Amino acid sequence: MQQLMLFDVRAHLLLPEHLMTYEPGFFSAEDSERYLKTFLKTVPFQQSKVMMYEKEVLTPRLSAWFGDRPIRDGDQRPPIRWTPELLEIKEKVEANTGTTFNGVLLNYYRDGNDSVAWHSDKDTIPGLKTEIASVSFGQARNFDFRNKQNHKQQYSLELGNGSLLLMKGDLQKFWEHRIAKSAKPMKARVNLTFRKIP
Ligand SMILES: O=C(O)CCC(=O)C(=O)O
Ligand SMILES: [Fe+2]
Repeated sequence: MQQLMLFDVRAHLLLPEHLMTYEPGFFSAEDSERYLKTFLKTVPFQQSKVMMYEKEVLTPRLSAWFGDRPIRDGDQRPPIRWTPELLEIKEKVEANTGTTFNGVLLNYYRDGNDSVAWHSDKDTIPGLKTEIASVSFGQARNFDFRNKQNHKQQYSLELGNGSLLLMKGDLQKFWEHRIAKSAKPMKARVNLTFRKIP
């Protein structure tokens, strides 16, 4: 598998800026640790079931959806009410990105065995470019993305503790992303994706 890191000679990350921007250390190490601890203690994380090859399987991670409405039509889980911490984070992310969000999906990866398979995020408002802000706390994990038309065009970006990644433009349309399992020992990570549900 071809896996390219997007670094230039000055060790700066090279990202297609019209598709994503990355800010490491957007939250301080202190704040990040406080948020991670709070979420692990208080969020009612659940392992949801999805249909795969006509079988019901448990997703290899835990998740919880907070916001003003269900994440998608027909989703059985009622949205959980915003907490003070999530509102605090949302405000900071909105000020930085100039975008407003009405929901946030929390994914909890307990260790290197937890993952999310190749997918693109489908909560697109027709005719509008999807903007999703992704905040990570805890264990750094590789975020892989690949071109839907050409899977050899694949890149990887490490999402560190307290980082902010803004996914935008045609990223969801033409690219898929995943968090792969890892054979290395991995501690807990909680990722927040702020979304705008139509
Ligand atoms: O954990 C991550 O960084 C990505 C999560 C993700 O892709 C999703 O929730 O749709
Ligand atoms: Fe996603």
